Amino acid sequence: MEYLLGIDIGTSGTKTVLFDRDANPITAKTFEYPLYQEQNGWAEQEPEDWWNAVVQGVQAVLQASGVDVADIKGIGLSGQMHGLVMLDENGEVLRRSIIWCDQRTGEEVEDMNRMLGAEKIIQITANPAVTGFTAAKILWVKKHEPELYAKCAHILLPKDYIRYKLTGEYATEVSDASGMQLMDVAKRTWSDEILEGLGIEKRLLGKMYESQDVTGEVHQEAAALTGLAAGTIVVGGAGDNPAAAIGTGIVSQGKAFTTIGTSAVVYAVSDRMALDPKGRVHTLCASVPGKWTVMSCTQAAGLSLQWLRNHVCTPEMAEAAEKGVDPYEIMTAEAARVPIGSEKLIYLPYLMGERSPHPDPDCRGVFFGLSAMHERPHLIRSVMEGISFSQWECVEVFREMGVPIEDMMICGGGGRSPFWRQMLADMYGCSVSTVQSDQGGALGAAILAGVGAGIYSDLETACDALVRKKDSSEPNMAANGAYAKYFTLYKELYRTLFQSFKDLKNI
Ligand SMILES: Nc1ncnc2c1ncn2[C@@H]1O[C@H](COP(=O)(O)OP(=O)(O)O)[C@@H](O)[C@H]1O
Ligand SMILES: O=C(CO)[C@@H](O)[C@H](O)COP(=O)(O)O
Repeated sequence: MEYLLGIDIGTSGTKTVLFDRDANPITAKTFEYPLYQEQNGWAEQEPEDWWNAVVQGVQAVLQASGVDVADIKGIGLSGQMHGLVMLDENGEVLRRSIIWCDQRTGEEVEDMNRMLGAEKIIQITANPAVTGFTAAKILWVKKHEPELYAKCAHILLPKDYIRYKLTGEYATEVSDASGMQLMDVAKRTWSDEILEGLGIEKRLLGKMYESQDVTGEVHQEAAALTGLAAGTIVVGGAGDNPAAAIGTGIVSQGKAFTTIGTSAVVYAVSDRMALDPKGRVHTLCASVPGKWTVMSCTQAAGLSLQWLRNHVCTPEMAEAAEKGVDPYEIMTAEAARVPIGSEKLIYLPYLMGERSPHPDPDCRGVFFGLSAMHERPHLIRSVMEGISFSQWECVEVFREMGVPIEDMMICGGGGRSPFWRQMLADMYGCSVSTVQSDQGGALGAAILAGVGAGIYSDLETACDALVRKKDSSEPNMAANGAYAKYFTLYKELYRTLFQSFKDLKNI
């Protein structure tokens, strides 16, 4: 039997999944790690935590499955996008990674526009300068930690750091690297013009591959540590969203998915490179050769619900966890008891500033309309509705850009909830479907490994054969109308509060 390994370095934890060649998951293990938020709007993680979670995950999967490691034909990596990992000349980590949802780089975004011109940045990188992308983070370290920057010999993305630890190669691939804002996205290569304009040396960056290409082999030291066979191939893999796209079969135009993880993303594949000059959504290389993607990102989606779980629902959640019950199931059941609109309570999900459709590092979360009659279920439902309104607002941008969405799939932790899937179907006004495997990014990474290993001929054929729809939620247009009244107000609230968010920041 042949097997493939998918490793997904998420924000809350790393999931390692062993699949057989028919994409059936054999064993899956997740190991979690902390997020450090030393200042309001900052977010960092320890690259060594990711590596330890990978080592533990691989060891646990190999032990539980008992497979012969020689039968594992390839490894695919998927991971949280945009995070900055800096290594010295010996490959040692220089500082904690500044991750995707960090919002400290407002000034650096202005610097980028001054250094290169906003038009040129859009023309080459396919996106206006964004706080969340890696380029602004690099400039921040250069400005604020110059001694440390001087020691930097390698700049990598989170999953590419794991590649380095497994294979010793400094490499990346187009889907994740296009979220660094250092690429010519149309040509799928590093852009000399952007790098020179920003003063970032090309020698610091990894070698560029397509997602399905073989980038190296597991070396002896990593093999001894993990239990893998030395020589096992590691393919490019993909950012977690482009990898989830493969895992949910989103490989051709017209198909799209919504994922609700720590962040939430709406992601559509396109044959042409569609841009939004206002930067409300991102344009990146897809992990399918010759295709691009339009993708939105709500920074604090599942994170908002997690925040509510940790700080508002605490005693019940601890009790649930002790009984082995998923706390989110208790929360969503409570939310379902409240009518649409949460009895006039609207939540804006800007706990970590926002990217889509408002590229704004300074906005923050809001409960609007809070009344003494509201109870915890209202808070939970309004958080879920606010996150969903944000997805709906992004889908409106996709439609405005002429990006077709004929089929909407769903994945991520939030996608496990039938109640949440129905809410999204009602808002979008189209069906929202799950796929049989809920392994998203890990499955996509494993399929990419299968193409690299020659087990599958190409991604489209592999997805046609391996990815199957499971449950579909059909839209209820009466519910759509009821949500629409709140949605109009939800959209107005950002505009109304825009200046107040800036004033709050400046106190
Ligand atoms: N059963 C559930 N119902 C609703 N939401 C859930 C459920 N399980 C997880 N979630 C949400 O999904 C988030 C985690 O999603 P996941 O895709 O595992 O995260 P990541 O890839 O960002 O680490 C949680 O923060 C929570 O908000
Ligand atoms: O920044 C983005 C996409 O642009 C995020 O989607 C990250 O890629 C992290 O994702 P999750 O941990 O929420 O899956």
